[in-house]
Amino acid sequence: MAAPKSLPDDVVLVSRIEALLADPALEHDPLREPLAQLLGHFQTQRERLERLVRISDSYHHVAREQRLSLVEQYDKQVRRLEKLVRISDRYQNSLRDLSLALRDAAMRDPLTGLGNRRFLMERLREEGERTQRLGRGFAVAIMDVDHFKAVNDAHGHETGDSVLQVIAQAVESGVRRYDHCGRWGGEEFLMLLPETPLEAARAIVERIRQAIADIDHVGEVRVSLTASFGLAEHRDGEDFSATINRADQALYAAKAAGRNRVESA
Ligand SMILES: Nc1nc2c(ncn2[C@@H]2O[C@H](COP(=O)(O)OP(=O)(O)OP(=O)(O)O)[C@@H](O)[C@H]2O)c(=O)[nH]1
Repeated sequence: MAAPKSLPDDVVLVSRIEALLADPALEHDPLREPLAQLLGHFQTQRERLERLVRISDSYHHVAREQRLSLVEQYDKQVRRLEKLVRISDRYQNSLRDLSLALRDAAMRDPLTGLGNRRFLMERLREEGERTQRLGRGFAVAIMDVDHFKAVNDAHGHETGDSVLQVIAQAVESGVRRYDHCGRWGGEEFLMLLPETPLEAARAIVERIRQAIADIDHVGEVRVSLTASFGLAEHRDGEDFSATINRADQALYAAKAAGRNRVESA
């Protein structure tokens, strides 16, 4: 009988030999014994081969598992690393935000929200250097609230604080976008007006003086406020502190002349 096409040759051969060995007519055939031995030998070899194939299969399986777990471990490490980088980025960002906030706080007057004296000194130094480099001038005005002690005495320190806040708003609203203003100390404010000739500066400062004189209420409290101003335009070759000194002298002159006015020096 022809072997089915799907069976491998050795399977066909084995089954034919087995059929021969099972045939009682060949029981005493001299070839029967060597054939049986050959079949036994062949089957032993085949079992060995199958064992080898199984071992080889399991080896491949283990190798593939190991490869997979290596890839997974690598991915995990990469993910951890990415997480660390994100944390480090966030940490650096918050450090930067914190240092910016600290720097801002160090430059700001907590009562009025305007720049403080340190802020103004930095701007003045910058403007002084720019003036030297580019030959552009600037004007400085120092303002002092008139009889502010009387405001405190009449309405209390808390209302005095509110008055300073309202005055700070008037100063800030009165200067131009590119001017600088801040609290110079106590009830004094400073305005730095870049590239502004004296007469233009006077017009700006006059507007602020008028705005302060127009304040008649701070919260529920009726007030009558005025302020005096000393104005100075930077002179060629002059140190910025000399310009400030002249503005200060002009302020004293304004006070001496009766307050609520702008004087220049
Ligand atoms: N409420 C309050 N008062 C302040 C603050 N800083 C300074 N002052 C007060 O401002 C007043 C300044 O008084 P003086 O230097 O005598 O001057 P003045 O009363 O304004 O009089 P002139 O400057 O001569 O017009 C003092 O009473 C200070 O206590 C502040 O932050 N809040």
